[in-house]
Amino acid sequence: MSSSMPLLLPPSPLPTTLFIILVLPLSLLLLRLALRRNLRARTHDMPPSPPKLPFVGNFHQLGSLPHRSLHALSQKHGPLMLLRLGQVPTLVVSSPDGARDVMRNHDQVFASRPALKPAKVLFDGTTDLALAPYGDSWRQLRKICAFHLLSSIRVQSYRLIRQEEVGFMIRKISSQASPTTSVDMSEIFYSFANDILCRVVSGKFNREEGRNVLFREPIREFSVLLGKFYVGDYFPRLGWVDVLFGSMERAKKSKKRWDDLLDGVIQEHEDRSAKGDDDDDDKDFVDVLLSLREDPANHALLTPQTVKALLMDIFSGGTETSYVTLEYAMAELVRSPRVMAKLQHQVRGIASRRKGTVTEEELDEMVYLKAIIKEVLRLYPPAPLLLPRELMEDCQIQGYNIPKKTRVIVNAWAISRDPSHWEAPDEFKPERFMGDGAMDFKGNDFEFIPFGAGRRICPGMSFAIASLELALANLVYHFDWELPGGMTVHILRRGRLGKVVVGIPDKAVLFRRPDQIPLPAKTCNETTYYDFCVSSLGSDPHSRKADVKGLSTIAIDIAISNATNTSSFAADLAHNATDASLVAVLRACATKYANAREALQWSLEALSTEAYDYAFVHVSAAAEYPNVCRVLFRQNPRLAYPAAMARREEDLEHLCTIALEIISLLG
Ligand code: HEM
Repeated sequence: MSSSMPLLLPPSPLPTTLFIILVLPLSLLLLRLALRRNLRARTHDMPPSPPKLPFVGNFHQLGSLPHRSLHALSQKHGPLMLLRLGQVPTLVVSSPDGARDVMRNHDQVFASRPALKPAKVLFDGTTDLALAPYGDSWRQLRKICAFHLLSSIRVQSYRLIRQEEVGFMIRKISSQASPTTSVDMSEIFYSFANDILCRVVSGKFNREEGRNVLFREPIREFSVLLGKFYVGDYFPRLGWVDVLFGSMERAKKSKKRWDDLLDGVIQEHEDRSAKGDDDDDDKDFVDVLLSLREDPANHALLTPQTVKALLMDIFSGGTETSYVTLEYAMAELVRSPRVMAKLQHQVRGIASRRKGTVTEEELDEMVYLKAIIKEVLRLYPPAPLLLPRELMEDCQIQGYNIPKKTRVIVNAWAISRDPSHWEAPDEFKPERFMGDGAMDFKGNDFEFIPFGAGRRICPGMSFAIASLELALANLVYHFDWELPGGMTVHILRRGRLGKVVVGIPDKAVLFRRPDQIPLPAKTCNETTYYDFCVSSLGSDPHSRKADVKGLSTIAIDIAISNATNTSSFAADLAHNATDASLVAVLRACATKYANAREALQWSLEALSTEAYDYAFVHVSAAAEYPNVCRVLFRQNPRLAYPAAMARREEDLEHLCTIALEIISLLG
């Protein structure tokens, strides 16, 4: 130690004080210069930033529509900008290349979410799925959600629910609209999106119990709370301001409301399961979560708080986004008579009028409808800034150094209106999504990312699209739409930065002209199959004295005996057949006709309680089953479809159509 000391001291003639006076300041100066050079080099590698104000940083540059303000800033400062919002460095990405870097090339390091204040209160310190940091619990929750609720097989299995809810919506509009009144579609669309989710998540939320309505207010409040500005999220030391202004109290109240509702739902499911009342075929998402919780491997993950947080995510993530899309779609269609006429022509042409409704099989052919939904999502992505992300490691993109912990906002709205990628980007032109090579929203075309992309892509995409397509097709199939005299639709959006931001059109109140196909009561005169109707109904002596409801019951009774006989007929054919494939197909046909009979019986029950919408939906379902039999024969070219089966199929379809047309007179 002593031998090294002199090396650190100046050579002997210079006294120590002189060293301190001359050499130390010089060294400090050099060090400062070096640091400044280094800093300049580092900031030089950072994305450009608009000028900031002290303390607030770039906050003052965000208006009430942050996606628009950020878009305007990006046009001046470039597609990658580094803003400082309060004390939070925030990278704003406004180009497809930047989005590709964030959500594909470096997806993993950008896959986390910032810890936001309201989420901490609403989720009670636990993690949900949508706002969870990247990590094991997020991964497992996402797997559970994607597999047990939102996989394409699951989504297909909700078909009947969708069909029923669309039927209900159509009936509701029918009952409210008249040539002289207008209908507030916002409320109707909101209920539609909400009720579908309620039924899928917990079949127990049925309309009769009124549970679905109880959830509407908390869902709305949840979106408002997540969309609010919290001082503490941007100025961590000023978090007390949120307490002072009551924001935290409001979040706590909302949390309590959710707890009361969800605890009740969970308790009911547990009671049902304890009594052994939960049928395996009838399991809803809450049942699934509770049974997964039984597995010791999931104990730590699926705590009661986490289960509730996940349910809150699903309710709120799925409701607002879908209803807003439907609302924008109708608003745009009403504003564009050309597009509306083309869509109605396609939908009405493809959907067989005999069934009185559009079914899911027919949607595949409705390419214009699909293009319209894409175009609506392009112009009005319900989450225009996606959900905020947070960078987990230092990362370099497009030559810029982005430090760890930077918050990241992808401006999907700006990207999907960028004129260098979209011709006439502000115009509503669904045709741009037609034809080979058209873009899709599945996260591969970074010019169009309404559902995000990469690991955090929206898991509810197929769920949402299935409901939207069926709803929109039926809305334009059943009604003609126009605005009350002289009204215009204004399409606005409001929301706040970095949270669940939804678009809310400005009171898009639409007007419906009554459908062109009302049938006069108590007569077959205007049904599609007049002769068949008269001869079938006439075969029942009660028909002479029956009123409209009685006639619909008679039509369904006759359809039931057709379905029952055809089921036995197919079973007999199967019994006598020797070819194994033929036997299998005929047995399947027997089952399908038995299903049809069952659906018709349900429709009778619904009729007896005057639940005409349900009766309608069940008869529509019954009309569908025989198709399956024909398709099975068609899929096996070796097998001939027996002529007697074809005749019976046609009869059943006609009977169902007549029943549907008569039920339409009831509502
Ligand atoms: C038109 C309808 C919808 C749109 C446009 C939409 C859009 C989005 C977007 C942009 C994100 C963030 C993606 C990202 O960070 O890259 C997201 C996340 C999410 N969405 Fe959707 N969504 C829709 C419907 C739904 C539905 C119906 C559900 C559930 C039933 C749902 C559940 C979720 C969940 C749980 C997340 C969080 C995923 C995660 O962080 O891992 N969404 N959605």
